[in-house]
Amino acid sequence: MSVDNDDLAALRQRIDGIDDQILELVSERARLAEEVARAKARRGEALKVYRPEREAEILRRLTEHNRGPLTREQVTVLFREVMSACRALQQPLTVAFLGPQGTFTEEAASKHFGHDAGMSPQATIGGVFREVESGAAHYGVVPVENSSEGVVSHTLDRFLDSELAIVGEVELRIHHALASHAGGLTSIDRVYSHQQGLSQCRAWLETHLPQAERHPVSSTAEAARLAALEPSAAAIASEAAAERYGVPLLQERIEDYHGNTTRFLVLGYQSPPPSGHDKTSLVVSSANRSGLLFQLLEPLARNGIDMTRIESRPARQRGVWEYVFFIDILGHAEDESLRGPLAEMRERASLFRILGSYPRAI
Ligand SMILES: C=C(O[C@@H]1C=C(C(=O)O)C=C[C@H]1O)C(=O)O
Repeated sequence: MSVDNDDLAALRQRIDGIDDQILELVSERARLAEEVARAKARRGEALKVYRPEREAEILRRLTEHNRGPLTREQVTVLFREVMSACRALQQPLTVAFLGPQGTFTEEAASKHFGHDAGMSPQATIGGVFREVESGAAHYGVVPVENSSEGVVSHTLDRFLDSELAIVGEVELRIHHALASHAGGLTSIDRVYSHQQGLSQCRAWLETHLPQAERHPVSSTAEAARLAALEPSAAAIASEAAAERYGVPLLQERIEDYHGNTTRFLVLGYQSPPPSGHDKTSLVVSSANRSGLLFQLLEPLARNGIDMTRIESRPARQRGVWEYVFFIDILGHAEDESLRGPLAEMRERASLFRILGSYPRAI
């Protein structure tokens, strides 16, 4: 054996030793998680196996302690999977998501809950809400806004007649690929995608596929499924969806904006306590008079509360030209700094509901 091979063998032996130690430690961690489950059951908290604030706290601490060479993202992925496995020992969770399999929402759900959660694809956003409302799923994941295309209004509207709370948020970088059996761009006569996918690649399509018809369909995964059946069609979808349906990639990363990110909400029946880095989502409305919005928001401005988003939507059942406002602010509703301003807002509003306080996306 050469000297090089000796070196390699010695290094691999050390890696084997470390893997044995990691296994030992991970097993010990899993046994402790089982003990936590028993402690929760004794305190009557058996239903709250998943604790978003605790998981967020663990991930924040570990990413702060991380000295490399692994990146923050890699450390987060590793430990999310460790926690996913530990959680599944306590109770297997079912997570409904906007399907079918291969959607970006599935990717977001797996990113958040890890691969040891049972994933239940639903055909519509309403279907995800219904699965959680009926108890068929413990949690749900739906898209709520995209950095270049704005709000997913159906998700916001659905909160107006649901008791569900927001228990978490997930941010996912969205990379779109063009997939087709056509062999080249010039043979493509139609492009399938979700409306959001078509919009997020609008400039690219105008430059590279001006001749092709755009066909919005129910999801990017459905687009990949259709493109698998029609040789002159293409799909704008994730690489994972293209692979799942066996459609070759013609071009990767065709999104118009480099930082293209979608934010998803985790739905459930739970109010996570403060984690230290939280966000609160509200829906508010008031009689339609001048200065309405200013009056509703004034307590936030006066107290220096950061507002990260505001959307207005028609109030529907409340009357024509009446609006409700969906507002996200930094902090937890139980934080001392938020209690006063929120109470003032509540007094000024005819509709005031906290949709949830939850750990900010990691
Ligand atoms: C172990 C617990 O239960 C779950 C699993 C966690 C983990 O593996 O660290 C953390 C939070 C919970 O989602 C806990 O609540 O501490």
